[in-house]
Amino acid sequence: MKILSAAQIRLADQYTIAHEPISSLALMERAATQCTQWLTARLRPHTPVWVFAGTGNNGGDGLAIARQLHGQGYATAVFVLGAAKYSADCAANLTQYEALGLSINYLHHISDFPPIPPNVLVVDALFGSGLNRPCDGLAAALIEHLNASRANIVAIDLPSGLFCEDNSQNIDENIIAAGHTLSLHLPKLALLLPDYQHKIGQMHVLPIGLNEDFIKNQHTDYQFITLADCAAMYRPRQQFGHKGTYGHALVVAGSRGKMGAAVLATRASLRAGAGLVSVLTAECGYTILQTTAPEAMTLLNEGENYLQGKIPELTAYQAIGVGCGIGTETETAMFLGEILGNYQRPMVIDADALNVLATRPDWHGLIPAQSILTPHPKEFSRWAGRWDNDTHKLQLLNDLSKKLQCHIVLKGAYTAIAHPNGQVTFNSTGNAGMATGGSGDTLTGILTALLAQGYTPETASILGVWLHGFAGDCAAAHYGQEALIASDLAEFLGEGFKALGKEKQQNSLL
Ligand SMILES: NC(=O)C1=CN([C@@H]2O[C@H](COP(=O)(O)OP(=O)(O)OC[C@H]3O[C@@H](n4cnc5c(N)ncnc54)[C@H](OP(=O)(O)O)[C@@H]3O)[C@@H](O)[C@H]2O)[C@@H](O)CC1
Ligand SMILES: Nc1ncnc2c1ncn2[C@@H]1O[C@H](COP(=O)(O)OP(=O)(O)O)[C@@H](O)[C@H]1O
Ligand SMILES: [K+]
Repeated sequence: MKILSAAQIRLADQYTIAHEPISSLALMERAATQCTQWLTARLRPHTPVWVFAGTGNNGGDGLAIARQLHGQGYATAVFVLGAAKYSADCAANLTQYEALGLSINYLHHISDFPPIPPNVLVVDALFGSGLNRPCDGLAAALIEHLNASRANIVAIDLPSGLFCEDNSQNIDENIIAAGHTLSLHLPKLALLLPDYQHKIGQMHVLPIGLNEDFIKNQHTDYQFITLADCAAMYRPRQQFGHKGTYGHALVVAGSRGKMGAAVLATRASLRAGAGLVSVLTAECGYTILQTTAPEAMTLLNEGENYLQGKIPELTAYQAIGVGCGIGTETETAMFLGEILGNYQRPMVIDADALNVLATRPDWHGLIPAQSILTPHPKEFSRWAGRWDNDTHKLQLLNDLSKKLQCHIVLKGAYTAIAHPNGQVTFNSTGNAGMATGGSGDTLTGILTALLAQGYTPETASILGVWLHGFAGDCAAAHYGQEALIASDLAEFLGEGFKALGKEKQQNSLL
């Protein structure tokens, strides 16, 4: 799914109106219907709904929602942030609302602001994608007034005051703090970035039927990865496939006290479909790995507590995943350097391997092009330094990806994957239950297995991140987010593959 800019969304709106039998007012009604349905599926029957509307089309959406809710028996009140001019569709919706004999409260001055009882649901329809400057004056005062209340706020399209893309110059207090944001048709870039998550709450994308052909032809550097996207990439097992068909993955992981990282990565590689999995770890891990992952082969290393010394022959492995729990001992760093110097295929580089490499820029040339690097934000900051805001961070992410010609997976909610061609893919799966030690090791195992199976590095990075998050969502549904532990993720990977298979089958012609 594409992530479009505010300008492109406006064009998609216009194109849809011009090329489909739908007026702009009817498109607004369709958007409002989606929002109303989302609200009524969750609202208690007696909850009053107070809609705060602006004078553009976002306000028009709000007025249509108020009318629809009123029609379904909800107690609604409408407050319009006063202005001299209205968009045509906003004005039409004002007229329709008033035609029902309902009154509208106009807010021209701070003294017009109503006290907000805590039991009302506030619908924020002040500004959406048409925001063209940071809020100030009366609008900022109203936003502050609403934020100071204890009422729940649902934002239509965007929390008012938040720009679709670049919020580096924005003012935190002048943005609505919503509990839920109903993004129309497509997610917006700013909704996927961490800086303003306290303003966005939970994001929900509601389809409103914008013209898909037009969207398909729009250029964007940003994608939001969905089940349908991943199903198109997924290659089901072949009937006559054998273990050689699905590649041999090598997991280089573990040290004394961190052998769990090797176990997690190895088990994830096995569950992610590699034909064969070998694990290279310190000697103290030999029995542990043979016991916890008997399907994998364990290679012996001369290091008792951590990896060191001579590296094995690497040509047999279609992919290597290195770094989970290896530590940063000098001997291990040298061992890592040897692996990098003797392996030319794309590999997966995580955790301590990233930490070692962050201090060794002279080795960056040894990283095979198209490799997948998987830093969490702290690890990324060791490479890229500090960033001032999300926009700056995305720039640093792109810069590193281009410089190394590698795929950089910046982990977190809506994990962002920067590709060397300048594209950035945001993940749609996963949950805060995955914020638990070892989740990242599991991802490394998955990515290594996908590379070993012959997926291109770009595809492996996207598919692997999506599968990891999907498994996390299944595990959270089963155990609850708090009780989720990293080893659950591998156990639920099969659900992800099954979902991909089902989706692929539904879209096939046979
Ligand atoms: N596919 C779609 O796109 C669909 C879009 N739809 C909806 O339309 C929304 C976009 O509508 P929109 O373009 O009318 O812009 P909107 O966000 O209402 O604001 C514009 C108004 O705000 C004003 N203004 C701006 N900044 C300001 C500030 N800081 N402080 C004060 N005023 C400020 C600006 O006035 P001016 O700049 O002239 O002063 C103008 O009057 C979109 O988010 C979605 O909800 C759906 O109905 C159907 C499908
Ligand atoms: N709030 C969240 N929402 C979605 N995914 C998350 C969230 N928190 C963590 N994750 C995922 O969990 C994994 C954590 O990785 P990492 O920090 O490397 O863990 P560890 O080093 O303990 O293995 C990442 O893939 C990340 O995207
Ligand atoms: K809004």
